[in-house]
Amino acid sequence: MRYISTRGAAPPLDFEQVTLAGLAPDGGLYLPERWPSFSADAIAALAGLSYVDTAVAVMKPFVGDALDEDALRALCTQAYGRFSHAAVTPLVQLDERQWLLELFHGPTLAFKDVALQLLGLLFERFLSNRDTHLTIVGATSGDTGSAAIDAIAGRAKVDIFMLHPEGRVSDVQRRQMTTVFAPNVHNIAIDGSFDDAQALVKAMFADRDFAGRFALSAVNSINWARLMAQVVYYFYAAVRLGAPGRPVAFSVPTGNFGDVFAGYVAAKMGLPIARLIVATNVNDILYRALSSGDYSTGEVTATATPSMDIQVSSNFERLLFDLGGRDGQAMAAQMHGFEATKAMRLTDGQLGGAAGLFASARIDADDMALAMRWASEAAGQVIDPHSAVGLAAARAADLDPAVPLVTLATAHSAKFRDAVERATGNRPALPARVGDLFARAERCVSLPADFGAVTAHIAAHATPR
Ligand SMILES: Cc1ncc(COP(=O)(O)O)c(C=O)c1O
Ligand SMILES: N[C@@H](CCOP(=O)(O)O)C(=O)O
Repeated sequence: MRYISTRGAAPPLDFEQVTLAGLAPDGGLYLPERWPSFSADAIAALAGLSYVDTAVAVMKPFVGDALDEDALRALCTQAYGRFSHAAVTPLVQLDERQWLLELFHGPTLAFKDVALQLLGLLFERFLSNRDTHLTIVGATSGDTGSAAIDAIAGRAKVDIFMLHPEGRVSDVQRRQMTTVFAPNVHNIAIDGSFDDAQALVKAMFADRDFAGRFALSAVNSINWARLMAQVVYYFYAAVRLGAPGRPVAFSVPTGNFGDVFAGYVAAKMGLPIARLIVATNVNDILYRALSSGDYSTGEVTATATPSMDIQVSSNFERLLFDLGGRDGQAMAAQMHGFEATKAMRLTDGQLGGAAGLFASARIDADDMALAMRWASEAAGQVIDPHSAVGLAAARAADLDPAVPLVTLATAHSAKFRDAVERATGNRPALPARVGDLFARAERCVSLPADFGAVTAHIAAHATPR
């Protein structure tokens, strides 16, 4: 399998290269040059398989000959062996047609672990035969950072520099990052928003001298391997609910559009997905884009769902590229226009193409709290605010009642204890597996959201390639 850039001007890469790469040198995002296709029989054959075996079957076409099947299985077994639930991503029934897909049983209590536990092992494996030292630069609104740090801490030949918006992540999220004292882990709190942090990371990749000198790599969902690993749980859940014989719909709390793009990939591979509901909070650029074609940024509002307080959704570019006929030149022009004006209109082809599969909903704080209370009172489930945004959108959706509707539960409620307590009156306890988080010392530097300041800090602490 070869990977091409959404902006058409970067050389194609194989799976190993794309895993180590990050952003393409033309500023685009990599994706497979064609979607693998699973027949109804191939999907039916996934019934009854373990999570690891499903992962191997679904990811094999993307990995190609970068790893043989036994090696891929060994990495998946190791990655998913760290999850606290035997099913890895269990389904929990809420009522006669609604389900939660619990994606938070990994070491840092959020769906990011599903991909990042595997990505950490892929980095280690691919670096073992190379004479290269990687410098990972990442931006986080809380969950990617903690999951990536857990996956990378202590590994050889790699440093990680993680930028988070100071004061805009929960206490648990911050401590999951800043209490890790492995020498290859570097936390930077920036004076700005997640969008500012993400823009700094993209600017570092765009600086070809800096990117080359430190062999920059990515753990954000700009890294294709992140999305590939997330495709697996759409198959795993849908097959358990009757696919390929019965279509299934998913509601996805969305920020950077990575998780829901993985659902789109599953649909392109042949999984019968009736609908993908893109659930946003009041930072609703994706809702506006999908409902009216208006992709224009505004001020970011801080909410009880900080991981979705995003305006510029990286992976939306992948969708627009695919829906727009995979024209790299046109995509580059559209994105350069957006980068200059912070606004763009989707083409009729992009908007019409999205309408076939996607629906969208904008969920405010009241609807989110209501969904959290409903889950607790009617279904006995304590859910986190992000999952509640997804559930509120699912409950409002106008869909065939015969279609099972799955909300992705993206984080454990204990990561957002204050918001859960405010909505439900109950303060979730921290699971034992996160240990003595509040007794540990923290290590983090604070910097302005300034390219020169951040790159100077990284250059002073990173190992050149
Ligand atoms: C808990 C949680 N829910 C939802 C999201 C949004 O996911 P995505 O950025 O893939 O759209 C995030 C952040 O990525 C998150 O951490
Ligand atoms: N909400 C995210 C933002 C970064 O998203 P990513 O999926 O591109 O890594 C977070 O938890 O940091």
